[in-house]
Amino acid sequence: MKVFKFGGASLKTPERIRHVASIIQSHAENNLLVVVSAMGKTTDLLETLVAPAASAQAVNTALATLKKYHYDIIEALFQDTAGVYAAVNAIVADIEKEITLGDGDQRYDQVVSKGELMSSVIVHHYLLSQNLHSHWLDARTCIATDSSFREGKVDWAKTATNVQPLKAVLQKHIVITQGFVGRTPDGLTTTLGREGSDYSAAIFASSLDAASLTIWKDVAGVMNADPKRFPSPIVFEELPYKEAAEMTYYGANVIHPKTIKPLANKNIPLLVKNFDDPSLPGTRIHACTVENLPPLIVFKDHQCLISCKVTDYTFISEEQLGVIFHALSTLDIRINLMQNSAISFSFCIDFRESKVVKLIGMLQQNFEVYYNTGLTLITIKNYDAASFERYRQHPGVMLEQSSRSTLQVLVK
Ligand SMILES: Nc1ncnc2c1ncn2[C@@H]1O[C@H](COP(=O)(O)OP(=O)(O)O)[C@@H](O)[C@H]1O
Ligand SMILES: N[C@@H](CC(=O)OP(=O)(O)O)C(=O)O
Repeated sequence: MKVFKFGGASLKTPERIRHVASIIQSHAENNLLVVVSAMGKTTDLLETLVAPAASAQAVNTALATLKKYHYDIIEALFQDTAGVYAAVNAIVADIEKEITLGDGDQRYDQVVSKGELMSSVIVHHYLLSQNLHSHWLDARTCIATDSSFREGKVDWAKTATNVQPLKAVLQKHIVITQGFVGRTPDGLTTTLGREGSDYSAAIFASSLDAASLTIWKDVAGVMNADPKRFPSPIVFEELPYKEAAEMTYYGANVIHPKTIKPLANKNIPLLVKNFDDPSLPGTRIHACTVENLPPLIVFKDHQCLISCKVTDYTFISEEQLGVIFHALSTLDIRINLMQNSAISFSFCIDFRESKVVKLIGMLQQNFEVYYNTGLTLITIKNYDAASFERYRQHPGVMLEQSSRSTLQVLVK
């Protein structure tokens, strides 16, 4: 069996959904499980519903936009709309109820997960209307997680057991399910982290021992730089798992960072294919060796630089580093770059406001704390002389570090 994943960009208009259906149809003879993300920017919209400072008016406006967007898609795709409206409206009713219940990360997950549910029921009904044998699956009945809301940690053993009945279903049906979502042991919904649908697809592929996972994107494949920032990057025909994993770690958002490991562990190839032109070869990520890779350039935005300075004229010590790392680990924050001097320790992390505020509060108990936000971390892996010089001279460098193969600069 094979797993396909279509992201929000591939599902944002009725035309694109028709195109998704045609891709699925042309592979229908394979036993196919299809993971879909929320349509277009739906997840961002759902986030505004649960934003801590959202006014009642902002919530109402976002709800109206959410409904209109999905209803317009339904009107454009279906002649017989009764079944799909019933399914989508049931989800809308759940959203309206759940935005009033509980608070914090738990409420976030109950509401923000609904984009994938809406998207998957629309795609499912559309495939049925095209006479395809579609089976809608609630991914939460398969992907078991702990109760870490917004970053559910997968219980792999439970998930492997949960997916077994799907093998029989896949013999006769195309299974349509959601990315991004899981379920706690108490039956609450979790999400796997923003952009986590690639990871969901890898979880299904790994748990079902798929022959391959194909992620359909709006690009020709994995490139040595983001085509939105560079005019003509090189498209890789193939990449070793390790190289792809490192790119995603540094922030290449073409693939979610957790996607590669479960696939590599089972030697399942990951194909990144172009959604607009499926005849293009795309990129095959698998166990291989590629000589002379060009420099890989990765930009990671929304970075925050925090500096902790000792206040009593002692030098920064292992004990003090222990305090800093303990705070980071308590809040489950990953460091993207770090550096120490005689009296201070500086590190760069992703800016997530609620966590950063808590972290600074904890660090201020022991240090003088300085911070900058809105920074970009640029990583050049496999740098050559030209790229090394160019990025070191980038305007606004705040921190710089290089190893034998990788240069990182944090810029304003
Ligand atoms: N190295 C890279 N190679 C290809 N695309 C990249 C790379 N780095 C970043 N991207 C960006 O990733 C985008 C696709 O990912 P994303 O928008 O998350 O897709 P989806 O929503 O379909 O999952 C592309 O449009 C491209 O701008
Ligand atoms: N919809 C979720 C999950 C996801 O992975 O989406 P996409 O495949 O469009 O990046 C998000 O936007 O975070």
